[in-house]
Amino acid sequence: CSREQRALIQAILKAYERHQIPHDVAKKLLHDQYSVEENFLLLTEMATNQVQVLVEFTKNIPGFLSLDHEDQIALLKGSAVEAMFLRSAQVFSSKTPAGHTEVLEDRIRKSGISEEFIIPMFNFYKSIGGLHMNPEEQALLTAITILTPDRPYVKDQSKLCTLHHPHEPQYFARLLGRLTELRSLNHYHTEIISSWRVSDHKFTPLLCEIWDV
Ligand SMILES: Nc1ccc(C(=O)O[C@H]2C[C@H]3CC[C@@H]2C3)cc1
Repeated sequence: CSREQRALIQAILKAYERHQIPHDVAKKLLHDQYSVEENFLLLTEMATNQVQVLVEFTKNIPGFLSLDHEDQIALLKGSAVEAMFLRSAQVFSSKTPAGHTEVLEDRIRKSGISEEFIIPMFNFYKSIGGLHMNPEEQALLTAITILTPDRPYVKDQSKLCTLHHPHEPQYFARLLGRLTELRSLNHYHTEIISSWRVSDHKFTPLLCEIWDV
């Protein structure tokens, strides 16, 4: 791993660690009401916050802001769902304060999302947790997800990122394999969103903009 690659990884790690879920959202998880409606509102707040965190993280990925502006938007819109599922999977498998994970899981399960989407979602969370990624790997995998050039409407599909994993050459293939699993969640998410929209659930302007709803 060369000096400049190490510097790049450090820059991405710093950007990743700078933005965490604010405490007030985490606190609400534990103290707010527990109805399906309240759970949905909490998820809305969490998802809105996660998109804000995603935009801030992405802007701090070296080189991102020098990309064509339309491509920057295309990359963000194309990766927002995957980056959010990846981040929530990482939150689930990280050492969040005891009890938060169970409460969050329970609220997600009781927020109007149908069981057929809950199952693959939590399978993904478990499969990410099982990788025991360190913060550098989490940050890099998120950056790779965002910088994946084969998003719709991205113009210059040049290679955007390389990754090193010294002692386990097949590890990188495993990480990329998770990205394939992650992509399958896009479909479920579209279904989740439309079922909420059909039953007249309110979204925030940011979520409407990032998902064209
Ligand atoms: N009004 C909305 C509320 C939540 C979401 C969302 O994507 O929630 C994410 C959090 C976890 C549960 C579904 C996904 C993963 C979208 C619109």
